[in-house]
Amino acid sequence: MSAKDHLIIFDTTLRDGEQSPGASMTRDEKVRIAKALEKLRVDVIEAGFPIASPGDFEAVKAVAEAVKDSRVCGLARALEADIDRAGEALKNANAGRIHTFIATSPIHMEKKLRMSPDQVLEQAVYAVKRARNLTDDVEFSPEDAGRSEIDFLCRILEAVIDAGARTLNIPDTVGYNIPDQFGSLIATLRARIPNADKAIFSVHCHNDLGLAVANSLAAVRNGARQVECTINGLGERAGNAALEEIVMTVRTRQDLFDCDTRLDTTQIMNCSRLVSGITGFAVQPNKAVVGANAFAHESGIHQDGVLKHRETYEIMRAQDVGWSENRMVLGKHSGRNAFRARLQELGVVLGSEEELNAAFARFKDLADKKHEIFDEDLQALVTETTLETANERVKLVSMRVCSETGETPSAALVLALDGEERSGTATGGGPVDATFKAIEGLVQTGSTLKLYSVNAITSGTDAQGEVTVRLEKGGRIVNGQGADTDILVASAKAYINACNKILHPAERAHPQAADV
Ligand SMILES: CC(=O)SCCNC(=O)CCNC(=O)[C@H](O)C(C)(C)COP(=O)(O)OP(=O)(O)OC[C@H]1O[C@@H](n2cnc3c(N)ncnc32)[C@H](O)[C@@H]1OP(=O)(O)O
Ligand SMILES: CC(C)C(=O)C(=O)O
Repeated sequence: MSAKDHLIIFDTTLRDGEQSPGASMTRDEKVRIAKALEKLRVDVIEAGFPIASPGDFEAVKAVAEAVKDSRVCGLARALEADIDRAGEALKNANAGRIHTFIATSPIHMEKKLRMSPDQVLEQAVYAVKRARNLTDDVEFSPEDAGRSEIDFLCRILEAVIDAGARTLNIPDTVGYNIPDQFGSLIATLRARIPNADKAIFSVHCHNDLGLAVANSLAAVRNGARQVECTINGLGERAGNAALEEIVMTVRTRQDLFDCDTRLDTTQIMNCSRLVSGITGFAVQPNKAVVGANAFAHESGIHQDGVLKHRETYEIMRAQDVGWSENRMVLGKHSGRNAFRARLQELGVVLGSEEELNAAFARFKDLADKKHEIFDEDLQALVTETTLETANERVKLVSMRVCSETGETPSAALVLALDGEERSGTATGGGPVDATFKAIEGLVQTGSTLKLYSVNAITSGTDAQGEVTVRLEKGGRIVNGQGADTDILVASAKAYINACNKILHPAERAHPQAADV
């Protein structure tokens, strides 16, 4: 079997990524990201556009000095001043590259540059030669190649190879191409340019139609050996091809590609979080590879499949891209198998199938009220199930609490006392006070409230409130707990839980000890 070709990963997060409105980075931030990209083992880091500003010049210079294992590149228009500035910024680089470009599409040449094709060709050749005086590693891009005429593209690319360009980067600057078309463009250029074998073909695709990754991969399947991409797909307008998607597609579908990258993919999440943190551009949860849900399973059928054999619903391992592991998210679509598995992971043993079913029913009720059920929710839910199945004499049937500005709060509750439903009402200093008085009026434990505390079990306004109530009677102290998304219901449950303990003295005869 022949060895695979090396697919060069050229990361342009610090240059094209920075062109996203609002994503501009300081010199030190660029150095931090560059160090993370070096650890990811990207081949080339495009650190900026040195002529753009003194700050960007300093940033490219600092990255060139800090990075040793990746090549550092600076962008330059096909102008003497730009090229010289890029050369200056890169002069201390261990390995540097000047990337020069000029637009080749009719619309750009005529309307933007106001130059004829011959003038553009001449300028491109001049720029490449000037850059070659400063470094051996020169890349040339015919900007807007995706809308350029093929004959002119062939002509200008042949000329810049002769002038010394060793990487020819074909940009779909405005994301106009579709995969078949872009793949054929690369194949045609490689076939038609007589000296094509002296250069590496590269691609740089934008995501205006959501096709940047697909177009880049089509190009790779047609002989491109460098892909320009960015972490999290950051970049001008709708962004660039996402590095993580390119790299993981090639790695996962080795059956379709005759090349591979040298990246340490376990560093992908680290880079993704760093770029997102520094730019403030959040990663959408359903983003491929790096989104929070990329390795999360919520629905019962999928969870069951993954628990039985991971590959039923996963084509990559979460750990291979830097997640600690895949995730089973418990929610309203989850099934018993995932529920049981999570309880086992939490070390919770439910005595019987009946207890499991009771806990599962509670879980589904809770899942209808809450988007995501966290481990803490489960702990609370199981505690309640265990308490409930322990032969309780008092149970909450329903409750209604009124609290209105200027009115005395009141509570009306229905409880089952030894199986018989009874209702009672009370008013109080607040809705919780009214609730407790209504319960006490019905149960008549004769105890005194010693402590009341509420905790949010998880974050968010739909979090469950967990209430602890401490009652004292005749020197004996008991603690009751209750949890619910409604803190008044949680309070009632906690009070009733404490009442049940008070009503079972034989089981809990430890005067003065808090019975939790
Ligand atoms: C497709 C891409 O992503 S390309 C990279 C885009 N990135 C950026 O533009 C970010 C950095 N840019 C900048 O800071 C500024 O635009 C600068 C410093 C480069 C230039 O600033 P200014 O000199 O004020 O020019 P301005 O931006 O207004 O206009 C661009 C000029 O460059 C010319 N130009 C554009 N591309 C090229 C090129 N590749 N080669 C030569 N000239 C070019 C334009 O025709 C225009 O010339 P004109 O002033 O004679 O009309
Ligand atoms: C400079 C070039 C490669 C570019 O960013 C583009 O064409 O999108």
